[in-house]
Amino acid sequence: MAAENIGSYKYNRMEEMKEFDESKMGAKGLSDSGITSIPRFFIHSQETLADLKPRLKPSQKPITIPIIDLSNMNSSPPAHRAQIVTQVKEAATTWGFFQVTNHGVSQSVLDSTIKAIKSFHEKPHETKSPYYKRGKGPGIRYHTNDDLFRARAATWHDTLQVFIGSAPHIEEEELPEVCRKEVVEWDVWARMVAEMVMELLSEGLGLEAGKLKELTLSGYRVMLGHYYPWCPQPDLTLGITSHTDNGGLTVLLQNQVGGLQVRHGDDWVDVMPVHGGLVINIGDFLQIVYNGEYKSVQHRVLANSSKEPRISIADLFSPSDWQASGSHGPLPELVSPEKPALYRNFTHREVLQLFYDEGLVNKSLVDKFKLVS
Ligand SMILES: O=C(O)CCC(=O)C(=O)O
Ligand SMILES: [Fe+2]
Repeated sequence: MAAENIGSYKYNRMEEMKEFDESKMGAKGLSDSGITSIPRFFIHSQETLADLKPRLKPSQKPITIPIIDLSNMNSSPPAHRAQIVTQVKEAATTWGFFQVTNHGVSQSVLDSTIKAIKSFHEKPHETKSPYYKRGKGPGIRYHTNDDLFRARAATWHDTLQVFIGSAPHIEEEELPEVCRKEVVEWDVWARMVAEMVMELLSEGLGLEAGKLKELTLSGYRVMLGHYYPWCPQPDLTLGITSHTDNGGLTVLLQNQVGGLQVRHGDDWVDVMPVHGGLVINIGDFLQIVYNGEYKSVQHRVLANSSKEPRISIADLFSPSDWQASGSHGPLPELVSPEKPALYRNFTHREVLQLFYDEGLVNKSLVDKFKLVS
């Protein structure tokens, strides 16, 4: 009897998910349909849901990730740059996350990028559905949850993914017309910011500023244009489940609707949207390359309880030879008898195996390639 119940539940769940996926309506379509309760495959475990409650007592002062002002980074005396390097190092060591302001990207570029991604998601079904697909590798696609059929529960957001291979530019005409110009422009700006931050991170460890450029860490990029629609039951699901980013560096542009939270000790800390700010975080790959000096930290997004949609654009930067057969591991400059390598070398093939065979959920490269001492 119990087994039958479990069996029929599993069967229905899969059927329901398939039906939802095939409808290509996305989480936004569900939200717009006027439902008052979410489909059960979006409902997370009791354990996950219990962890959504804030642990900070109301009397405690809210804390947030460091905000680093990059103005006059190069025009002021070198001591000013050194100060910025110290702040970046401190933030990447203790938080793995920080926001940068006065990074050289104008407010109008930030605003038009957010607007363009919002417009794509708010286009009618006929415009979006040709892009609704799942798959691997380079390409452009839109869907709800990359790993819908593998995850324990779905999450309340839709994403427009643009994979940009090692090629110097995107196939522009493949992009949805509504955001084509902005996606291409944003790619250039985000890359500029990523390279600037990579220089600061390298300098923080006494490496040459260009060390990671040498590794062409921004040669393989993925842009994730997320849309978190209003959720009628935000206490039962999430926007994105807790994860670490597996690549090198992530540059995240968000609108003013919060929801991103970062793990800090035993707490989940809100990342308050800062006008004109960009969120930067260290991915697993960079933690390994920097031999554990900088941290790749768990983060998640709460389901959106406001009527205003949350828009975020995450650009994930990885090495251009990510696809090649080369082996990766801690930089030799950072390994010494006092600081032995914490991770073993690995190949791209091993990483692919992790993602596509075992699924992305709860898989961290850092744990996988850690050397036991
Ligand atoms: O929407 C956000 O703020 C976070 C997105 C994110 O964590 C990701 O795309 O990896
Ligand atoms: Fe992330």
